[in-house]
Amino acid sequence: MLEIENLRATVGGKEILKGLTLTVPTGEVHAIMGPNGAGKSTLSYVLAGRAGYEVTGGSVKLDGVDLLGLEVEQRAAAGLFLALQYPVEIPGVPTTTFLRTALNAIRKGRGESDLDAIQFLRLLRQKTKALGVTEEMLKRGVNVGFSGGEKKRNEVLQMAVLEPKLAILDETDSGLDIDALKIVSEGVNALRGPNRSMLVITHYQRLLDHIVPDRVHVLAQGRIQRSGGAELAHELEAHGYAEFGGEREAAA
Ligand SMILES: Nc1ncnc2c1ncn2[C@@H]1O[C@H](COP(=O)(O)OP(=O)(O)OP(=O)(O)O)[C@@H](O)[C@H]1O
Repeated sequence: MLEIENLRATVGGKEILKGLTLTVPTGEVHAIMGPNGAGKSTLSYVLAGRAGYEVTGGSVKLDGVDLLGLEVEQRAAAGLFLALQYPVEIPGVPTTTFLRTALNAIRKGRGESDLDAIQFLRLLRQKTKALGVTEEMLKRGVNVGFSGGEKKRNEVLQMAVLEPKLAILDETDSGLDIDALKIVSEGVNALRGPNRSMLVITHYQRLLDHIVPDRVHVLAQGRIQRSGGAELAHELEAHGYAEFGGEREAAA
């Protein structure tokens, strides 16, 4: 279970998260929606421990473990995974090598032995099939020359390989065509399960038609302003964020 209480964080000296409280029970998928600049990506970076994001108050626990007291690698070993809004290219590091190294680092943290190249390739073949990631792509440097949609599929592949306890998907739907959206959503849905929580950050109801969330939260002005069931996403699509001080109101 992810328990965030009264979280405050600054970026570049500016307070972005202003007392954010959110609980995601194990086994549930929660969506976070909100206007541009509300702090959604900031929340995901703060949870992942990205440098430059300073926590000034509050607490974050994953299954009772204080995440904020851990280094980035320790957070990953504790079961946290972040699918980036803008996946980075890593020239010279083949995707296969990257994934195997990441998985073995996490297995080590769990006290499990390394997978050798053959065991890993067997696992990878199972995981890649459904996501439409080809063998040729796996040989390339991580995300090098991948289209926007291929990068997002590669993020979901990483999640499938690492099998995290908590997966945060930051706008994984952006840049996907209709077919890729289905492939990615099916990949994500296949990973839903009683031992895993997911936090899905999105601007669009269309993703939530495929990945139906247990709860939807509105993040605006650095806090969760409202929570509801899957129907809240439809309401937001119809009315926007004006009541939360969002862009439509600002533009009025
Ligand atoms: N390094 C930084 N220095 C100063 N301000 C920053 C920095 N990084 C982010 N911000 C500001 O923090 C605020 C929140 O940004 P964030 O990316 O978390 O919003 P978001 O809700 O994910 O937005 P979007 O929906 O547009 O992706 C924005 O006003 C942004 O300009």
